[in-house]
Amino acid sequence: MLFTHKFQTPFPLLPSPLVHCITNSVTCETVANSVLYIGGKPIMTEDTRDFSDLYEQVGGVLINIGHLSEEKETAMILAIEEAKIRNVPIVVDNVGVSSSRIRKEVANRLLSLDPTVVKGNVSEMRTLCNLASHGKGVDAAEEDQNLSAMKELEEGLLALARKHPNTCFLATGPSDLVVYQSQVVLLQNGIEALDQFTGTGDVVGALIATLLGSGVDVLQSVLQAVSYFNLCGEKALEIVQNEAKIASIREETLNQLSLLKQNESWQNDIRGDWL
Ligand SMILES: Nc1ncnc2c1ncn2[C@@H]1O[C@H](COP(=O)(O)OP(=O)(O)O)[C@@H](O)[C@H]1O
Ligand SMILES: Cc1ncsc1CCOP(=O)(O)O
Ligand SMILES: [Mg+2]
Repeated sequence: MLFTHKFQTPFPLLPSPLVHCITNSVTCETVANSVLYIGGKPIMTEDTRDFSDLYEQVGGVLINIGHLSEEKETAMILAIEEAKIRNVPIVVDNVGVSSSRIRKEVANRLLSLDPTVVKGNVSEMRTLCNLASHGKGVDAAEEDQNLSAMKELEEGLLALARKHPNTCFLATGPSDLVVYQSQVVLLQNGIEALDQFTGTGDVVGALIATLLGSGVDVLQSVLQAVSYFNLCGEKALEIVQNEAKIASIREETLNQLSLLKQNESWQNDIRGDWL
């Protein structure tokens, strides 16, 4: 279903925001390029000695827990503190949180700092809500994606949102659930192939941090970043015309990050609605 709400495109991003990313080394390069492709400037650093100078320029922050270490956790917390001092928006991506106790502890510590956006796939977000989760490693499980599981997740996220009214929650999957204060939105773009190569959730996190960094408001940043990425995937499939060619779809989805925004009415294809 097309949205009844009319979206204004956030592109071109002016001024181009500097996005500080602490992320995982699996998809680090893809994340940096994705920020560039949509018009932001990425910087990847975990050395806390950089931070006080760097944050004079930073517009948005991405904290992705995909590769943890004690040093990294310290850097993540310090980055969030620097950002908070300067009112810089922060995205936390709970990669793999369903799979280890330490990730869950770190995720809860980061959540307690009230980031602007907290995201993960549906299995990861179930873990954050203390619901049973079947996530395996960094991937979501089908059992967590059915209608009753999604309803349960919606309730869980609404409860989290009551405790964290300044945080917008995003659970990605075949449909994407967005909960902000008492508002609930279900987004319906996307193609199955986006679940079959690594880094798709990471890129969505980076796009949200970039839109936030350019001054787009919280809910619009989340709705438009997810939808933009998914529409890039849809366009990629249209071009590749073979859903088994996952690597080609990956490459074309990334191409579309810089191309789709040239169509000034791309946002008219966003599907979903407020629940
Ligand atoms: N089965 C699916 N069908 C359509 N889109 C999907 C599907 N799975 C994931 N996506 C899309 O891929 C992006 C990343 O989501 P997801 O794979 O859940 O995150 P992660 O990579 O963190 O596990 C989101 O934009 C989401 O909408
Ligand atoms: C495979 C893997 N292992 C640690 S981080 C990572 C990448 C996860 O990317 P995404 O959460 O976007 O699927
Ligand atoms: Mg993925």
